[in-house]
Amino acid sequence: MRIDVITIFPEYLEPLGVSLLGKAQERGLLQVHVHDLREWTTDAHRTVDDTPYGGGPGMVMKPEPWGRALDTVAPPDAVPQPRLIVPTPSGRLFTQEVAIELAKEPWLVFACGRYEGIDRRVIEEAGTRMRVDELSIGDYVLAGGEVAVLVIVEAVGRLLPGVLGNADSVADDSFAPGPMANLLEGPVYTKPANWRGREVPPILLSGHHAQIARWRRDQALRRTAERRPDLIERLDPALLDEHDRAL
Ligand SMILES: Nc1cc(-c2ccc3cc[nH]c3c2)n[nH]1
Repeated sequence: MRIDVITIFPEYLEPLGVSLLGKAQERGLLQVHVHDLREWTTDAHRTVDDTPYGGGPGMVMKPEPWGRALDTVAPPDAVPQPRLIVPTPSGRLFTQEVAIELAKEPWLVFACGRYEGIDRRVIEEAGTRMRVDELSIGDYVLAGGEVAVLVIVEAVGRLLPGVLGNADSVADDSFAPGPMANLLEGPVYTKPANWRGREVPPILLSGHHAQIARWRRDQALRRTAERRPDLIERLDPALLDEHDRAL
């Protein structure tokens, strides 16, 4: 997968070169190219923003630099065209399902807004030649799109074949299809068996793998019911057995 990110704060995206995603890049599983939007400004002050038409607080990102940047990063004659992802508080909610969908794409371009956002005509014009997804990572307001890009790229990148080692299979994700689908992760433990007088649940030391799997599912169901009852509503009843329903 190729990823291009256009931003006025390229340094914000340096974490994409660290750890899991950094190694994925070294292994050629992922190519990440970060571009400074100011490269496409034409004035001495490298201006990317201006006052909003209609008045109001703050500034809006000018369309011209964005137009030139997108023409360079995603040339109109490129085949295939990339998918353009624009983080915004008013976008479609980014979920694991969306991450799985994006992980199938060969080329993603991210547009990081700042200030009050990007002039609407940039998104409209880009939409005439590529698929544009405006995505929210949650109902809170950030100061720009860069952190959202870090979240989206990490969630998508870890799904790419070969990125996670076998030991960390995505198949065990709490939102992956299967018996733990749409359940929150339950508690996890490692050595020592007794830490500051706190014992690891004995079932986990029993070696009874079927009982351990049952216990883990019970823990996940209980935690989900306590913390995210909305996810319980969405569970496929066919996946719940009488033991589950008795919890
Ligand atoms: N989920 C979420 C996205 C954002 C976001 C995304 C882009 C910009 C540009 C200026 N402020 C922004 C905020 N906040 N919260």
